[in-house]
Amino acid sequence: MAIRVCVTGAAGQIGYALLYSIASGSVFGPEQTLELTLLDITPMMESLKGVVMELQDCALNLLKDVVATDKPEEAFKDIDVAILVGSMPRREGMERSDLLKANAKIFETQGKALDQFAKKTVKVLVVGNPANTNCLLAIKSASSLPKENFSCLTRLDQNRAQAQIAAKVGVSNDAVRNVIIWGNHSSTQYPDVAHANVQTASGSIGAYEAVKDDSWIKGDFIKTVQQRGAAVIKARKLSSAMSAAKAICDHMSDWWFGTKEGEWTSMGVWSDGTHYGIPEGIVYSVPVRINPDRSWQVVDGLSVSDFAREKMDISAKELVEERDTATQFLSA
Ligand SMILES: NC(=O)c1ccc[n+]([C@@H]2O[C@H](COP(=O)([O-])OP(=O)(O)OC[C@H]3O[C@@H](n4cnc5c(N)ncnc54)[C@H](O)[C@@H]3O)[C@@H](O)[C@H]2O)c1
Ligand SMILES: O=C(O)CC[C@H](O)C(=O)O
Repeated sequence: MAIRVCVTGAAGQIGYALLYSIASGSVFGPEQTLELTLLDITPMMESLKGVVMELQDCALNLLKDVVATDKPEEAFKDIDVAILVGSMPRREGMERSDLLKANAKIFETQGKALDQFAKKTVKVLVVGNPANTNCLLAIKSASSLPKENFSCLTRLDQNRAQAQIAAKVGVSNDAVRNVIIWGNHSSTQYPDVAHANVQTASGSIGAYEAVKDDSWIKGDFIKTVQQRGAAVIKARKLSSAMSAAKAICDHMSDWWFGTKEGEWTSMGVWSDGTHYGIPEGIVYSVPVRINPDRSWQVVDGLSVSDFAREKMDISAKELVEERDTATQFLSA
């Protein structure tokens, strides 16, 4: 049976880079038929029509239907998956609180519409920035949906970190496993390789041993990953889209099929206050194992050094502040 997948902000750059991969089977598998619902704002409907034409012109076998709409109730009707990309970008002169306010309205509305119209099993991935806090607002606005059905994207940060380590050691990207992203999808995130391993000619070894440059790991590596989004914007004058779309596919595909034996992945999830001293009630990126039935657990029991603790706490503090600002903007 076809699954229903909604992508919001579908007329934007990430949407354009993402839709072919979803519709051609790279995310939900080569046998899974699907119906796409594409949500964007009213002024983008003409442009979205062109995207629909292109999807049709791809002549894909798995894609059974495409609906383009500016109405959340239509876009979220009976959906199995929601990929929430659409959000208000930061404009010149906008304060951080203005951005949180504009997005609070969007994610409150969409959370409520998901609550009302989506399947109760819907899996929701929030991509639009500030992704963690937008995800939190969607969770808060969708009270009949389990909090575990929501996550936000930090897989792009994980992929960036993995690629940096692979390049430094001189191995292929898939030789690097179990990098962790802790915290916010922002420059306070903590990319952590203390538990990562690297497959080398002489077997699997820890990332620190493979890199042989602790000061690089604790300095330039962390900074590069934290600042990578900004570096792409500076160079392209647009934010990352190809790599963001690839990360969305990786995240969703792991959620759909489960993580591999012995591996974990990072995603921003609701914190219940019982893991690694992370405060309750924020959406914080942690390592998770995902089961074939699409449930997931936080990977517990990893050692946390003083160095890591400090960085994890900085990101938690930022998320608590974002939450406290953004929740003021929710309707009573
Ligand atoms: N979490 C991550 O790793 C990550 C990575 C890259 C980009 N992003 C974020 O993803 C978002 C989208 O990036 P982009 O480059 O595609 O931006 P874009 O501006 O090209 O596209 C965004 C689209 O969202 C639409 N939109 C705005 N408000 C909407 C609403 N209420 N409902 C539905 N659609 C709406 C816009 O009309 C536009 O078509 C941005 O917030 C960006 O910062 C996140
Ligand atoms: O706005 C930013 O600094 C980041 C944009 C995007 O989330 C990315 O990580 O590429």
